[in-house]
Amino acid sequence: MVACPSVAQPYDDDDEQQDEQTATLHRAESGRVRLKLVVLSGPSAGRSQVLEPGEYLVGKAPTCDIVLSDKTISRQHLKLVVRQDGVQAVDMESHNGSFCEGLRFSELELRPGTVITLGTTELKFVPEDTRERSVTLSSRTQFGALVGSSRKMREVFTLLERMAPGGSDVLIQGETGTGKELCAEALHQESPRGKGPFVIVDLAGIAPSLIESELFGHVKGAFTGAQSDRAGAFERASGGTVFLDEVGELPLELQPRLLRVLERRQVKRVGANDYRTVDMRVVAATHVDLEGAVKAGKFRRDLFHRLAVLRVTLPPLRERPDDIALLIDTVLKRMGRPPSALSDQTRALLTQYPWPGNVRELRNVVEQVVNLGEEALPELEPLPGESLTGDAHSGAGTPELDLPFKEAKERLIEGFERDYLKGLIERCEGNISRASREAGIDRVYLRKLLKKHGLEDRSGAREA
Ligand SMILES: Nc1ncnc2c1ncn2[C@@H]1O[C@H](COP(=O)(O)OP(=O)(O)OP(=O)(O)O)[C@@H](O)[C@H]1O
Repeated sequence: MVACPSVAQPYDDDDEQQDEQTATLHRAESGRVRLKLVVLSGPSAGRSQVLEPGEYLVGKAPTCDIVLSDKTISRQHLKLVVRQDGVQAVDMESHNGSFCEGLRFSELELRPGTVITLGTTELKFVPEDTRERSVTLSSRTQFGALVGSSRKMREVFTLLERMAPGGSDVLIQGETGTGKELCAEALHQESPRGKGPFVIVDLAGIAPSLIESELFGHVKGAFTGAQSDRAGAFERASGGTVFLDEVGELPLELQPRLLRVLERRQVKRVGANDYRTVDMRVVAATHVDLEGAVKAGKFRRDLFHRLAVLRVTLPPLRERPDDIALLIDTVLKRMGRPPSALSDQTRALLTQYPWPGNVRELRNVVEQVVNLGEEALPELEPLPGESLTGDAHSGAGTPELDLPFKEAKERLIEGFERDYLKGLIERCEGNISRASREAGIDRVYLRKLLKKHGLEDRSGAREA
């Protein structure tokens, strides 16, 4: 066996003479570090896999435990033997060999930091970050007007409790209808600024030409129609909070100005020469993946990082079905109706549905049923392939058990995507913007998916 040259050998305890005057140095037990495999280069770059004790076959055959789609790798190229005290890599007599630091090896003891090369793929073994990340659960089931008793919502409440008193800006992420606006309002109310103004700017709802003046204000005569000086949202929110809804819609050319507001708390009204200092907290929200928007060049990286210092993500309702009963009661209460206003049968149906439009959709359905009677309950078929237990449904969602795992999984996902998109596009009458909002996925990505499944033309999908 070869030891990888880059890696220091473990410290040898036996050589150390115990000296009474020397305090014992407690080192981490050698080899107890759990490793994670990260694919650094090659067609599968970016993938990672935590290595639990056991054996892993690595290769391009779909039956391998770690499948690498690299043509220069053998079908069964390498075996990883993961023990409590270390990881051993064994070459499976591969065609092109396995290498570490340019040396071909047949067996190699891996250490944290070791990089091995199989074909054109480089694999790095890094220590897994096993720090305890679990958030203590808040005991509350309500934060402002946001309610929830599920574990996921109580984790969110813990974060909100910590974030509210400070003055730092916050980014709220979540699919449409998950309560981002309620969350922003609650953060405001529970902060020392709670008595100040709460100014909402919905960036998706304002014509792009008006956003600049809405946010930063203008001076008289700055443009046609500017008949007097006007303070923008940041100035109007003095002593309070500005809620920037759909911040991902902020035009690229205005993004440096928002960055300046966040960093220096300064705004310049349109047509003015001087900056004014503003005193407000910014809470921004987005239903799109802003990191994706950064990669697509639509959102500035520096602005994203500045906004994302404090982040909270509201979980979709399908991930917390145990909140549905409480939410139904909350909606009924807000309508001035008792819990008995809905039958057990209807409640049971509402609890089974995955709610792609989240709490907003649930609220609408409850209001509809209470106002129009239970016969007005719309068809609430569980979405294909998306039951609350995560099991696949029949039809396109039935796994083909005779196929290799990877292939069966891919087919299942393809079927789910097709069924989901068909239903979504029908429900949104071909309106892509609405569909992207309802599904909580980026418009560009939605278009790509529709194209992939040949649904773009058939559905008559169109922009709003
Ligand atoms: N956890 C919750 N508790 C009580 N009501 C909620 C909750 N989440 C959402 N709602 C209700 O659902 C509706 C939608 O909420 P809200 O407007 O805050 O969602 P949003 O995430 O901002 O949606 P969008 O992205 O479409 O703007 C509102 O009527 C809100 O009162």
